[in-house]
Order: sequence, then C-alpha cells, then structure tokens
Amino acid sequence: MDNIIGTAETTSYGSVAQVADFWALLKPGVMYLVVFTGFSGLMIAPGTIHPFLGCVALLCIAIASGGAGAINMWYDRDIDAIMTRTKKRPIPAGRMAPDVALSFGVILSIFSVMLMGLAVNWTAAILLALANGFYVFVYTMFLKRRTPQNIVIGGAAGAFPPMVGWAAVTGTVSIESIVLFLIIFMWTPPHFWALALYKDGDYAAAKIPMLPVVAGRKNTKWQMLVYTLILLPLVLAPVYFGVAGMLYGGVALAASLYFLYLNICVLRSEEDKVAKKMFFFSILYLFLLFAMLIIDRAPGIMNLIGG
Ligand code: HEM
Ligand SMILES: CC(C)=CCC/C(C)=C/CC/C(C)=C/COP(=O)(O)OP(=O)(O)O
Repeated sequence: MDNIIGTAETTSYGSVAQVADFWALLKPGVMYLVVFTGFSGLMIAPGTIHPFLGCVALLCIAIASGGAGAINMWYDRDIDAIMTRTKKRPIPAGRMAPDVALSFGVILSIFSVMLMGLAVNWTAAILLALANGFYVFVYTMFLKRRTPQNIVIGGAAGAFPPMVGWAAVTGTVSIESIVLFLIIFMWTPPHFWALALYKDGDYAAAKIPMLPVVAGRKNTKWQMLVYTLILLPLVLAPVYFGVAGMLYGGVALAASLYFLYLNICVLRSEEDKVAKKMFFFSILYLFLLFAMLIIDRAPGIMNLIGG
C-alpha cells in the first residue's frame, strides 16, 4: 500500500479509501452525542411527531453533523497531518483524496438539510443548515486559525441539535429550546479546553491559537471556571421553565457540582491526567443532562408514538 508519500500537500493518494475511512470522516464519536442531544430536544418538546418522521429527523441531524465533519477534515488536512491526535485520519494518512472527502461532505450536508425540509419542516431544516454552516464556515474556516475564542463562538454549531429536535416536533423556536442551546453553548469551552490543556503541544506545533497555547494554562483554567460556574444555574433553567422536574434537577445539580469540583482540581494541578478526567467527565456530564431530561419527561415518549 503506497499510502503516504510526502506531506499533506504533496501526498499521493495511491490506495482506495475503505468504508471505514468514509465512516471516520463523519467524526462518529461526536456524532453519537450530537444525535442524542437532538433526540432529547425531540422527546421533550410539546406536541407530537410520527415515529417515522422522528427517526428521519434524527438521521438528518446525524448526516448533517457527519457532512460537516467531512468538510472540516478536508479543510484541516494540513494541520491534521501535523497533530499526533489527527494524523492517522483518512486524508493526512493518504488513504483518501481531499476532493473525495469534500464532495462526500457537501453531498451529505445538502442532502440532510433538503430531506429535513421536505420530510419534516423547514424551521428544523434551517436550524440544521445553521449548525452545519456554523461548524464549516464560522468555526473551521474563519475562527479556528484566527482567535483563541474560536470554540466559544464556534461552539454554537454543536449547540443547535436540541433546537433542531424541538423544531422537528413543534415547527418553532421557543425559550425552552434556547435554554437547551445555551447549556451546550456554555458547556463547550470547558469541554474543549480540558482537552486542549493536555494536547497543547499538538496545537502549538500546528500553530492553532488555542487558548492554552496563546494565553497560558493558568488563564485557560480560570476561563474554564467561568463557564463551569455559569452552567450551574443554567442547567436548572429547564426546571424553571417546566420542561423538567426535580429528578432532572437533582441529577443536574449533582453532576454540575462534580464538574465544578473537577475544574477546581484542574486549577490546582498541573497533571495531564486531571485535565483528561475533566474532559472525559464533560462528555458523561452532557450525556447525563440530556438523558435525565428524557427520563424526567417520560410522558414525552408520546411525541414519538403520536399519542
Ligand atoms: C466547537 C465545539 C467543539 C469542539 C472544538 C470540540 C472538540 C473536541 C475534540 C478536539 C475532541 C477530541 C476528538 C478526538 O479525540 O479526535 C472532542 C471529542 C468529543 N466531543 Fe467535542 N468539541 C466540540 C463540541 C462538541 C459537542 C457539541 C459535542 C456533543 C454534543 C461533543 C462531543 C464530543 C464527544 C462525544 C467526544 C469524544 C469523541 C471520541 O472520543 O471519539 N463535542 N471534542
Ligand atoms: C450539523 C450539525 C448538527 C453539526 C454539529 C457540529 C458539531 C458536531 C460541532 C462540534 C464538533 C467538533 C468535533 C469540533 C471540533 O472540531 P476541531 O476541528 O477543532 O476538531 P479536530 O481537531 O478533532 O478536527
């Protein structure tokens, strides 16, 4: 297999990409949680949606997220080739030609938005297009290489899915779905900067101005704390707005306090394993919040069974 010959820009793409490479372009690890938060929005929204259309809506969120991931990997192929975490991806590893990845990503993105609009509704489709476009154009192409606040603003991309799920059922945007958006929006900086703290060498090598590289580790940890503290009251807002009850409230509060505790540990420790622990818990934390929203509103299952 004559995979890699030269750097990212001079790579010869001698071998044929496998199905697994197309799958990897979709960033499936992230996609699962993105779809889950979309599912949660769909389940707790007032109203009903036919189960088949509910599944179509979730499939559209998955495809739009994957399409955006593929375009991100096309655009970032030069820096992905430099970072140890990403250099085995299909394009930098020489298993896929960049234009194949780009075409794949564009087709998936357009297809998902059109399908959402035609099969579900156009409010959900527009929100989905915004999420996809925000990740591709605003985060990847504009902010990522320019400012250490890249993920604060760009994080909006990943915050749209619960709004998309909500809009799939209701056809509208409402204060409740904006609260779900805000939870993910505020969660993203501590989620990502925890990882950036122990991958700062990668980002420095690729000359990406991630906060720990530009502002230093201590400053990053304090900025993480700001968002973690904002999350504390924010995660309780769904109770205030009546979309969740005390079961959600209790778990959300406990998980948020533990997240805060981990952030304080990160502030006090220089060890990578502490930041790693916070990063991995960030994923469990978001999963827990959105799982509890569903469990607490179990009657919302009627949205899917059309009752
Ligand atoms: C701009 C916003 C975000 C940035 C910059 C970001 C960044 C990252 C990075 C760099 C990784 C490591 C991936 C790897 O190891 O290759 C990661 C992992 C992950 N992120 Fe995020 N993330 C963002 C938003 C989100 C959102 C919105 C979600 C879900 C709702 C999410 C869920 C995950 C999950 C589940 C993983 C683990 C995936 C795996 O190990 O394969 N992220 N994130
Ligand atoms: C349409 C839709 C629902 C879109 C979802 C958008 C989304 C999943 C956004 C956040 C995902 C993410 C992994 C960002 C990291 O990108 P990066 O380029 O910094 O990470 P990398 O270095 O691993 O490539």
